[in-house]
Amino acid sequence: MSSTQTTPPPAPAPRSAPALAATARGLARTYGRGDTLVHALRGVDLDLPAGRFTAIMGPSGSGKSTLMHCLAGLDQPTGGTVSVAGQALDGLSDDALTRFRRDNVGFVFQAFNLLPMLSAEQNIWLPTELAGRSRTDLRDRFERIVTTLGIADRLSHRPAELSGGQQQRVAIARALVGGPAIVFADEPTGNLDSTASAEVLSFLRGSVRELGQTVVMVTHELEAAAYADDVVVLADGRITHRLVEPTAADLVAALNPAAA
Ligand SMILES: Nc1ncnc2c1ncn2[C@@H]1O[C@H](COP(=O)(O)OP(=O)(O)OP(=O)(O)O)[C@@H](O)[C@H]1O
Repeated sequence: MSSTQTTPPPAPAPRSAPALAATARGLARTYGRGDTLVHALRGVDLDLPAGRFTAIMGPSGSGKSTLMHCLAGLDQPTGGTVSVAGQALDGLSDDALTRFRRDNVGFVFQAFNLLPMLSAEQNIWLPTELAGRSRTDLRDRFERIVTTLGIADRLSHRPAELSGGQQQRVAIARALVGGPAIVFADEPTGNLDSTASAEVLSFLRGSVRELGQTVVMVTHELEAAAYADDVVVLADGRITHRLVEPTAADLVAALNPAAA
């Protein structure tokens, strides 16, 4: 008599929630008072998963910059909480907040914000130098980033000797070199032509795919948002849509609800 041994089916693997790079709960920000009171954010709840490229979109005045500035610890919310890399930002002193940003957050701005008297390489190292980190530990990452960004042969140039696209690539290298928990990019392609924009957006997306970076980008442009994994749409200080890997049609419908 033969006996058949049956193996019990494997237990389902526990499903762990994705790690969060940043969260906001009940986030509110008003400006002014009385007749001039503006509700820039009216109670925003948001989870930004780590290792994703998220775009924040919405009409002018909808609160995109305010949301990014509150998430990045650059602006003080008037209500609610923000946590970045597991650290609650409310209650941190200005000094502690500055240190926290220096150690955990990278920034890419529309206007590049490079220091004109420093070379590209000096600009890239500046934030990690201010944070007192050793170049030796970061050298491999630095080499990989400047090679990927195609600026390895431009490192001794000053910003004025570089094109807009090259300056933005230097700014991206500066944001990435310390391996921050999150990179905030505020209209990073606003000053670039379409070719340079496509390059910059590809590099930002590549940093997510290849370096596991978390990137959050404010943009007006559908073409730019198409590079993101997720899109958050704001209107009048509230989130109206959270789209995961949206199609172009999903995005257009979310941005123009009346036309959907
Ligand atoms: N420092 C400030 N003082 C007063 N009002 C402000 C301030 N900053 C923003 N606001 C107001 O808050 C609202 C949201 O502004 P915010 O800049 O966040 O919008 P946005 O979506 O980024 O706009 P845009 O796309 O035009 O940059 C607007 O009504 C704006 O006028």
